[in-house]
Amino acid sequence: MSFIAGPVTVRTPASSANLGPGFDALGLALSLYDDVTAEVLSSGLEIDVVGEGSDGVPKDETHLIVRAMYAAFDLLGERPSGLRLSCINAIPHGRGLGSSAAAIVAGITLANALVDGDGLDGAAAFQLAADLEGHPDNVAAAMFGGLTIAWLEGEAAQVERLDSAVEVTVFIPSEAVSTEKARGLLPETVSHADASANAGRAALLVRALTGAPHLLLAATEDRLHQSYRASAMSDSYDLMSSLRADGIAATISGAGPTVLAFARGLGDRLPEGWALHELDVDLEGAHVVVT
Ligand SMILES: Nc1ncnc2c1ncn2[C@@H]1O[C@H](COP(=O)(O)OP(=O)(O)O)[C@@H](O)[C@H]1O
Ligand SMILES: N[C@@H](CCOP(=O)(O)O)C(=O)O
Repeated sequence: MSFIAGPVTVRTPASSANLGPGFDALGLALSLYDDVTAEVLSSGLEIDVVGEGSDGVPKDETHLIVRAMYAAFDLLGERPSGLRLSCINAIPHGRGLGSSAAAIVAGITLANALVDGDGLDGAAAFQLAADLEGHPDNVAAAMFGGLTIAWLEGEAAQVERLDSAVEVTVFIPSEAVSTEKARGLLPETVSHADASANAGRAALLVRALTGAPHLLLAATEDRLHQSYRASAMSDSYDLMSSLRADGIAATISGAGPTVLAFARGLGDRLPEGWALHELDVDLEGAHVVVT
């Protein structure tokens, strides 16, 4: 196997998973991006990070993008002799906006782009991303863009992708909550009543997000995860609840603590010290940037 020298740049969107009732299934790609450039070196590993996570992520082979690149190269049969990575990050870490999914998808997409010949096909790339992330919802949206419905057939990750044109505002707290911690707050079992309530709302949500926005408030009701996680993100839970009480469809984004609202013009609801972005749905997903 041989490699092209590069440099190659990949742009990957943020994503909001769950969207209320679609726990571990629904994902929405958002117009906030990380750009990662990679080139092959004769030896060594050089990593430069600007923006989000620049003072926190490791700059060695444990860097998440490098781990994803190596996992893809290993499936393809060979790693390059050396690598240089340059990351320009806009997706905040540990906020429920899919930064880890974006890093994994960027790494796999870069590895494919650096191979001189056939890389992993779409299904294999998605499976690897879902395996590395541990759940398929964010990686589906980051990889394919739009609104994604992901599920598992046994161990095999599957995805159906739809276009969506909803407008979104995200409210991002200054403090992170790791996805691992937020998943640890979930109960082992839930009641049949809660499960069936979520199934109905998740089905409705797919309709609401594809041309029936008047259904969004009802369709974003959740009973499976948000309330269990409230203790780790009480300000977020309160903001979501107050927006919903005012008729604005709002959810905890991913595992939190970001709050996502399907509306614009909400600057007056921004808590002090939080950041706000008004975003669109990204319809492209991760892609090589052609310069
Ligand atoms: N661009 C990146 N480069 C390297 N590591 C990253 C990147 N994005 C995320 N990570 C890793 O993933 C962690 C955040 O993942 P997670 O807790 O799942 O939160 P999020 O909701 O942002 O995905 C970071 O602390 C970091 O270790
Ligand atoms: N379904 C997952 C989604 C996690 O998304 P992230 O953006 O917080 O990584 C969950 O709710 O745990």
